[in-house]
Amino acid sequence: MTDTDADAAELAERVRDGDLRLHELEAHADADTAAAARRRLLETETGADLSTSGAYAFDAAVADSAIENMVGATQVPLGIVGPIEVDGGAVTDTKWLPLATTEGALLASVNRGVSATRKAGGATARVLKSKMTRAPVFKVRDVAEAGEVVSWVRENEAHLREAAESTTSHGELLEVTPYVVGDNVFLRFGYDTKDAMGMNMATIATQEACEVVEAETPADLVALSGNLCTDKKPAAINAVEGRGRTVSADVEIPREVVESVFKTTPEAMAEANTRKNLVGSAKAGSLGFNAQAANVVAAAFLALGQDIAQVVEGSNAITTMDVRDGSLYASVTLASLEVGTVGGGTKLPTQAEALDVVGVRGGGDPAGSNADALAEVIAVAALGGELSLVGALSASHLASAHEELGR
Ligand SMILES: CC(C)(COP(=O)([O-])OP(=O)([O-])OC[C@H]1O[C@@H](n2cnc3c(N)ncnc32)[C@H](O)[C@@H]1OP(=O)([O-])[O-])[C@@H](O)C(=O)NCCC(=O)NCCSC(=O)C[C@@](C)(O)CC(=O)[O-]
Ligand SMILES: NC(=O)C1=CN([C@@H]2O[C@H](COP(=O)(O)OP(=O)(O)OC[C@H]3O[C@@H](n4cnc5c(N)ncnc54)[C@H](OP(=O)(O)O)[C@@H]3O)[C@@H](O)[C@H]2O)C=CC1
Repeated sequence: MTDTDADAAELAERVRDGDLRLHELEAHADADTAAAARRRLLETETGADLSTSGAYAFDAAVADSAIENMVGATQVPLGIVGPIEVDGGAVTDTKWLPLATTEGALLASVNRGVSATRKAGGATARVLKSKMTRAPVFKVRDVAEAGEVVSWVRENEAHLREAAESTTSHGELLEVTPYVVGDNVFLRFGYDTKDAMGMNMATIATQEACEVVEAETPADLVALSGNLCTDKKPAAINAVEGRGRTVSADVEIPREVVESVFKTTPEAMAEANTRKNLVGSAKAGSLGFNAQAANVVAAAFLALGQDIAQVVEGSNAITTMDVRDGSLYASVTLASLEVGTVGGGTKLPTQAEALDVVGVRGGGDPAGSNADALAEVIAVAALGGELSLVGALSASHLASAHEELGR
């Protein structure tokens, strides 16, 4: 038995005896030993073998700000799509995009779509808006008082900006939009968070601004997040107003490329897109008017250290396809793609390596340009996924593809 094993065994024993709590082991040992102790305990309690979960390749201490009660690491297969040709606002060269998933056929699909955009001379992508939001809810006496608070906020945005920006050297408060529902006042704060996804930054800054609102108006803060933000829930406000990056990508693919890569025609793909992604989604009451944007966003978020729960709004996308002079025009617009290249999970080792593959790890020059570039690359990959799946549906290849690659 190694010293680490002995220490882990002793820690596990002390937890079992009620001498230590499971979540405070890092105060008594290094992070790897603490995780080993939890695995021991869990293996005894459940009979599960955690040897693979415990075979991770980084120092557990680097995950300290990413997880509590750590026992190991979940290993998800990582693949690559590309090269991706992007004419971007922030991207200036050819890119590769790492994707992590357990869905067979997904990377093949995205890779096929990306290869078609490459054969068409590349896709164009632009970040159209960048704004992370936090919307606290305040309680007031009645609608008259709500009106007073709204007027005060409109006249004192500079005061709120000063308070909010005192907590960050990168964040900038862009706007505060009030919404009133009876005796509830919501203030939707929108920030330019540069290369950070920005949820911690926006939350900390908004707390400071709320203290000013409470000091200067009759409003009482009830909750720092009042759900009008809206974080990690499907919401029309994100689809309409945007959240994080609003990013769009498009391409015009010559008929012969459509026919050789997708084994179908521009007309069949445009029709399938209209009937499926537009009419079908409308009939379903869907917020997503796309085929599989969530697949690309989730796989990119996992690989690149993004907050995976934000796939909810990250996949809020509309896909269009038309025939133009015999070619296929296709676009995808992601209304609320929340991405960062600093902070959060981006500092974990495998995720940082993946960001290096895209060439966007850390702060950009100018600040914000790395996160813009990441958003543009993900948008072009999402466009690839849309093209490939709509192509496969048009050619009746979806079921056979998954029989072959996904089982
Ligand atoms: C599977 C394919 C791509 C085959 O498509 P194919 O046309 O038979 O492939 P191919 O062998 O002719 O190769 C064409 C290109 O595809 C790529 N490619 C091809 N194979 C690979 C591979 N193994 N690994 C990496 N890349 C691959 C590669 O770029 C290749 O070009 P090359 O490099 O050879 O010049 C196609 O049938 C396809 O895309 N099908 C659609 C599958 C799909 O999109 N699945 C996504 C998940 S579906 C889902 O989760 C959501 C859903 C469906 O429920 C949503 C909804 O309701 O719509
Ligand atoms: N608090 C909450 O309510 C929620 C938190 N989260 C979590 O928040 C985390 C992400 O928050 P986020 O604020 O992005 O990250 P961090 O909290 O990790 O903060 C990132 C910090 O990096 C600094 N920074 C350095 N260089 C740059 C640059 N070029 N551009 C921008 N900032 C830079 C900034 O410091 P400075 O501000 O001093 O300039 C910024 O505040 C994730 O872990 C996510 O899971 C998710 C949802 C809700």
